[in-house]
Amino acid sequence: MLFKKIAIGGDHASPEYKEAIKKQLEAAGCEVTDFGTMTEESVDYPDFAHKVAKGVNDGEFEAGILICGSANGVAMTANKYPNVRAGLCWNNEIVQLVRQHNNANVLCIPARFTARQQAMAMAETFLTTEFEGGRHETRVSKIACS
Ligand SMILES: O=C(CO)[C@H](O)[C@H](O)[C@H](O)COP(=O)(O)O
Repeated sequence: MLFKKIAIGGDHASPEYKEAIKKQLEAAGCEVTDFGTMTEESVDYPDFAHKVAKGVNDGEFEAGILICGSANGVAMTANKYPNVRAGLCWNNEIVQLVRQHNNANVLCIPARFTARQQAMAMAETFLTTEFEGGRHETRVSKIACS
């Protein structure tokens, strides 16, 4: 794994996927901090997305994984942080590209549109794919609003 200290979180659509991904990453030697939610009781996704995104933004974690129904809400929330590049991905090829070309440090997974095994594969891909740099570095440097 390129990243070892991981933050994970999501809303009521996420517990099953979070638990599976957490076990998978811990077995691979990662340190995973789960910011919840832990049950399927309805909650508000920003409350959990902020915790993960702030931790990545502030350098407490090397990467984050956020999960909600469509992943749009957690992605919108996470991308409010200047040091976060959160990508909404629904297959492995897009995960590879969000790392290779966008140097994403937060992966957003749509739990209601992705099978659990696929989500686990995406998490693995996210944490093992290098950023390509070069022309992509120039582009990533322009993302921030002046
Ligand atoms: O997808 C989401 C936000 O982008 C959330 O996970 C919710 O599932 C979505 O907002 C629907 O809300 P509900 O209370 O789960 O019906």
